[in-house]
Amino acid sequence: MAASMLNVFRSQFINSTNKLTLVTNVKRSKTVGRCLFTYLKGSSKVSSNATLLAGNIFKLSGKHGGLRLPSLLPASSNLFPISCYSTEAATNSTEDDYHSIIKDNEKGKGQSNKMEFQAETRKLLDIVARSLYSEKEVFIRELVSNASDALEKLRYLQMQNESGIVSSESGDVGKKPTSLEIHIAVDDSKKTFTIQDTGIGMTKDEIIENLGIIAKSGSKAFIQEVEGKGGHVDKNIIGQFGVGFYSSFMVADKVEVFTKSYKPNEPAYKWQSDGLGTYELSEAENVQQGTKIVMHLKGDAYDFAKEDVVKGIIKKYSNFVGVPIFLNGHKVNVIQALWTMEPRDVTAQMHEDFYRFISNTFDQPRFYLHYKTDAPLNIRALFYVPEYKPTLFDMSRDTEVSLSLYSRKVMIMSKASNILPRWLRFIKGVVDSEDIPLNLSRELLQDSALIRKLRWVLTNRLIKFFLEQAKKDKTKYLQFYKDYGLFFREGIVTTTEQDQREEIARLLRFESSKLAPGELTNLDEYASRMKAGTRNIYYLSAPSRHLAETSPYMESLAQKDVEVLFLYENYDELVLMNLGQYDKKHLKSIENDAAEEATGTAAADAADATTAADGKVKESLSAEQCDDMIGWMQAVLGHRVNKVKTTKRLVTHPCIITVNEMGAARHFLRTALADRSEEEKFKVLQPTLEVNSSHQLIVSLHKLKSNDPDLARMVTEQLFDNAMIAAGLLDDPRKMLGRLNDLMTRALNK
Ligand SMILES: Nc1ncnc2c1ncn2[C@@H]1O[C@H](COP(=O)(O)OP(=O)(O)OP(=O)(O)O)[C@@H](O)[C@H]1O
Repeated sequence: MAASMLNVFRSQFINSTNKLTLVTNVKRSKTVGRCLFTYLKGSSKVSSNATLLAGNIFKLSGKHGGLRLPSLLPASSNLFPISCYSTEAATNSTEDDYHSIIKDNEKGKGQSNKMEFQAETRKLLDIVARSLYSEKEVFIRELVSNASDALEKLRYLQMQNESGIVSSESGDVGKKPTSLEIHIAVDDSKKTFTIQDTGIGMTKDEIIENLGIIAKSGSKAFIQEVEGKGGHVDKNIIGQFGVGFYSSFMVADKVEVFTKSYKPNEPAYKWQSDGLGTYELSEAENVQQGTKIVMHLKGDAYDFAKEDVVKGIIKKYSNFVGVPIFLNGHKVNVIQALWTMEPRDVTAQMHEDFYRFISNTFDQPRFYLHYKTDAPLNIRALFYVPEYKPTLFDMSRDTEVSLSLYSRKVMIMSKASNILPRWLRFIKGVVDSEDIPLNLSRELLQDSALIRKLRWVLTNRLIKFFLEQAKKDKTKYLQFYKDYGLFFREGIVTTTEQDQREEIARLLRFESSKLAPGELTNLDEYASRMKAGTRNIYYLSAPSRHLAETSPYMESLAQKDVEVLFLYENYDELVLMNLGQYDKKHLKSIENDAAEEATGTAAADAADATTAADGKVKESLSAEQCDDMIGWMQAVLGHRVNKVKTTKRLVTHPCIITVNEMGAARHFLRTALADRSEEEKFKVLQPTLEVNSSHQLIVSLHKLKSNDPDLARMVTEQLFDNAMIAAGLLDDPRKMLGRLNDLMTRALNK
């Protein structure tokens, strides 16, 4: 038995049970029996059986027909069922396969008046047709938007009428509600593109006003009029500039418009133009209420008479327009514009389906943000963070974004890369702002103040959202941070405004010397533990917790008893260096702190060293011996050191290297200096070797330099290399293996 298609105009869930009312094109008397529904779930179609209970009420078989319908279909939903096939009524009906209102019997009647476009309109027409839009295909978006506007206006008037508000001059709109539809028909043999709506239509004066004068928006005037009377139109009306209609002349050399106003007793009209300077206007017959536009395509636009091409364009730009769009009799737009709904009406399941649809993936969103605001800009946005871990490909800054920009449900741009900064490229979703004009070109999008403002608002909102998530569910946030935290670091480095950089920095997490291994903290928590009067947030870059804790730099800070954040990734050090400060506190590497404080004299260090650290008296070099030792070491190390000096801050370590801006030096060594000679590297690094004059090794070395100067030289060089390793400045430790072997041989021979 052949299945026949039923058009589902509206669906409503009854009492949260698995019963559903569907307003279809099935006549009540017809026995429908069992039906097969097809729904869009994510980007895939799902089918389920249903039985007609009474009238238009269907019962879905199985537990909610296997579709989890309560979540798919809120009471206001009218779009999710995309088709409904009757498997038993098929024999009764063939007309159900197809639904179209487009007929070919409209014609002009009576005298036709030739009229001129207004002078400015002639000039502007040329600009619109040639250069306002970067792609020709957008004429479909413009005409669908106009049709949708005409339907929205009618819907508004019908609603007013139902509640008795409508004035008598507005006509009889409430008596028999028209079904609000847009129909498109393409004819490849005649090379025509036709669009018809069941909307408000136009009177003679309105045609002359709206189609005879460019940049005159009847839609804008409609909103102003309603608002002037204290009314309020839903934000669904798209047109505001009065240029969209003329985009039809980009692709057509003849455009015919048949229109009949909703107002009673208004005649129908035919408007026709080649877009070159004049148009003809006459009365017309056989015209249904609404507007029908027939476009005779130009030779280079014949593609727009092909069903597949047009279907792709409708899905691309107008998939979320809130009325059904039929193409050659079949409904093509299927998805509800979730972002325009109230967040509380959108269920997790709906988010999941929508996320899959827009991102073309099969995972789930780990977070979603439904953002609605009217100030400082009108924004309706849905953002999703994927469940999957980003791949190397996702990390690339050239990755295409999955974020689309809409204005009143009509797509302006898919893959809109300027709406969020690059570092937020992992966010998938939709941004809709009625403040953005439909004809915004790619160039404008690059540097318009409006887009900059939108980006700023959205970025701040997303940062705030991540901070909220961190508070709400720490474990979930930490997993997200592990997977996506690299993007935050990029955000700090690539953002120019310090305020925003510091906001992003609030998202960072580190281990700390004051907390147990594995426990992470953030900069705010660190600040809350700072002693009164202190202004530095200290950090240390080290490959692991053990190396951080046993680092000579940690030891050099021990007497100060400060908390140190441990940074295990090289780039974290660069990020904090780049950030410079956080909430008026300096971000400081303890290695740099050591370099700045390394100013004591040999004599003072030597004197103190005898009673240092644990209070025990230790054998230590005298001031004189220190001077002698330093001079000698300096001679041995030659160009490798800028300076050798004593320090009193070390206890267990014999020596330490300090350089200016250690983190930057390490980075420089791995990048710009990578291919340079050793001499050049030392010239740039200018290391200072600080020696612990009470360390046993140094005390013994002092003796050794007189007894066995050769061995003492080897030990000095090894001590220097060891300190360089501890500082992360020795790029290739293999160089010292020969010396180590010699030293071991000597030790064994003793
Ligand atoms: N299908 C239609 N039904 C009724 N009126 C229409 C239709 N198409 C256009 N109009 C009228 O013509 C006017 C001009 O249309 P046009 O597309 O040029 O501009 P707009 O839609 O107002 O603004 P925009 O430039 O933002 O699209 C509309 O504002 C509307 O009043």
